[in-house]
Amino acid sequence: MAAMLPELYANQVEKTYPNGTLALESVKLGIQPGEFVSLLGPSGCGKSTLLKLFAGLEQPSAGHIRRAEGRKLAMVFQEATLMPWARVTDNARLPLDLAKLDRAEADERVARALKLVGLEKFGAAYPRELSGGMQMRVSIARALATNPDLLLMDEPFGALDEFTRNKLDTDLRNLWAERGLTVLFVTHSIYEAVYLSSRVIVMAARPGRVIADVAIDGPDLRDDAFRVSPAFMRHCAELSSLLTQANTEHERNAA
Ligand SMILES: Nc1ncnc2c1ncn2[C@@H]1O[C@H](COP(=O)(O)OP(=O)(O)OP(=O)(O)O)[C@@H](O)[C@H]1O
Repeated sequence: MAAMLPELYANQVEKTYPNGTLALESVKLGIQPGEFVSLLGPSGCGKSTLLKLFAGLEQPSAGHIRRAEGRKLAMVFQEATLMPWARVTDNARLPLDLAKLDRAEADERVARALKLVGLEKFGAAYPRELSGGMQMRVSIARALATNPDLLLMDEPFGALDEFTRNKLDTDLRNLWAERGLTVLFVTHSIYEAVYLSSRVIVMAARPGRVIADVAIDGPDLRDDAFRVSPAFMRHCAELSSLLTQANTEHERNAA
């Protein structure tokens, strides 16, 4: 059988911003179709920068970024970025309107996407009538309505309370399992990374770089039982120790 081409690929990628900040150094990473991969690391280690490079929103200063051809990408940001004056359905239909998709087909896709995120009864609501978690769901529905193969998510649940975040993590994980999506997810929460991912890429700061690539041993369908399982605890301890080690080394070198 031929080897699968990676969905996303970074080779010796470096990113220096115009003000001279070296945000990423020597990043080499391949992500296969259907994987759920998290980028985990402290603030400033270049997680968002790497996501933006994969999305084509930034260009590398050195090295190469490659995305598999013919695959559709959607991005979800930390803020829900909804239009406050527009109803939920109109918000979720925006990218389809911009792409001038036939209205009947667009409405059908939006209805399906809202159902997938559990908001089928809220199509006529305005964003201000929804909780923060529900607004994030609209943002995810807006991305799903474009029928993406690849979802890039930049700390989408970072601003939510822990209970809502756990619930959305579970829903996202189930959605991924049902839809066969490839997901690249940015977080600085060890628990969230372990719960969601098939693989966690651990990053360190100054300069931003990849320090470990950890496969997560867990069931396909995950629920709260996984959060208290020995495998979950073991992975959390392992990732925590990798992050501490990287920061201690940095402090020692800086001293
Ligand atoms: N547009 C920019 N211009 C200059 N420096 C930038 C720019 N964007 C990011 N940086 C710097 O690059 C480094 C990496 O930033 P990035 O936002 O990718 O990190 P992050 O790991 O996503 O952080 P956080 O978790 O806080 O969002 C930081 O030092 C940041 O200050």
